[in-house]
Amino acid sequence: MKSVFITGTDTDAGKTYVSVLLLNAINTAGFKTIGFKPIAAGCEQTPHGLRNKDALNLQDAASHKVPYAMVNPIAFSPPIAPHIAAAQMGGKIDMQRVAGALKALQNEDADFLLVEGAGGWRLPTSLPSTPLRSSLSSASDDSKCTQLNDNKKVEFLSDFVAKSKLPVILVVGVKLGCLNHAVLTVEQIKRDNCDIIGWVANQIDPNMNCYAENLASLHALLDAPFLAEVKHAQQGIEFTHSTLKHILG
Ligand SMILES: Nc1ncnc2c1ncn2[C@@H]1O[C@H](COP(=O)(O)OP(=O)(O)OP(=O)(O)O)[C@@H](O)[C@H]1O
Ligand SMILES: C[C@H](N)[C@H](N)CCCCCC(=O)O
Ligand SMILES: [Mg+2]
Repeated sequence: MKSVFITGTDTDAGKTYVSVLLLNAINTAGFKTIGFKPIAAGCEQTPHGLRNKDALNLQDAASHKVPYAMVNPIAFSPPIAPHIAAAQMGGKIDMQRVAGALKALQNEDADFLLVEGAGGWRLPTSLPSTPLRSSLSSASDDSKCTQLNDNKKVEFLSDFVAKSKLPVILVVGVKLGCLNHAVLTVEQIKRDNCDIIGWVANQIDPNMNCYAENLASLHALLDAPFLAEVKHAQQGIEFTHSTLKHILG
């Protein structure tokens, strides 16, 4: 099974919107797909438990059906950074559980597993117990700049992606400010030694000034394959045979 991680230039970049179109396109090409939203903050309480809109949309768009608990193993009610939601519940994000859930889905009888992140590439999953820098006064001491105070590491969802060797698709939410976010994200994905399958330009702002010029700038700036442009309110993506082959590996 081919597994792919979908990241974005930010929260609300359109990861879920594009993921649904991507799953539809891959289903149409005749492949069995699964959607996975390992960590979701912003869930509704239902008689069946917490439910997240992204996870439900991915579950619905996937052609291979698995129970909700497999699609979204870690769910928090408030729509906030997940590690803060976990702390409010008196706990931490259980990344072992996420790893187990990924393995379980990879053992299903399907061809393509789409894993949607939360927020952007550097989503924190666990903080060090003391801040990286506790005060301005320590900023002058260079020896403290590169190491953590108590040797406890900060962890990001990107660490999990790298460890799991998931190749990445970046959804660029095209709006003012996205050039910086897109360049930094591509640079960091590469520094993290992850493969980038490519990027998708997603027109989240239908009224953006100089949209075409910004799109051209993204093409000039991003050292990664361009996969598709999704216009505002676009209802489907048509990939060329070679792009689909590239995505499916
Ligand atoms: N191309 C588009 N056309 C119209 N609306 C869009 C488009 N892309 C995204 N949206 C809308 O923008 C909002 C944010 O998109 P989406 O939920 O996909 O972002 P996300 O990156 O998945 O965010 P999160 O970090 O919460 O997972 C949603 O209401 C979505 O319907
Ligand atoms: C609730 C929201 N829609 C997302 N699912 C979570 C976004 C977390 C962003 C964290 C951050 O980088 O500041
Ligand atoms: Mg989403």
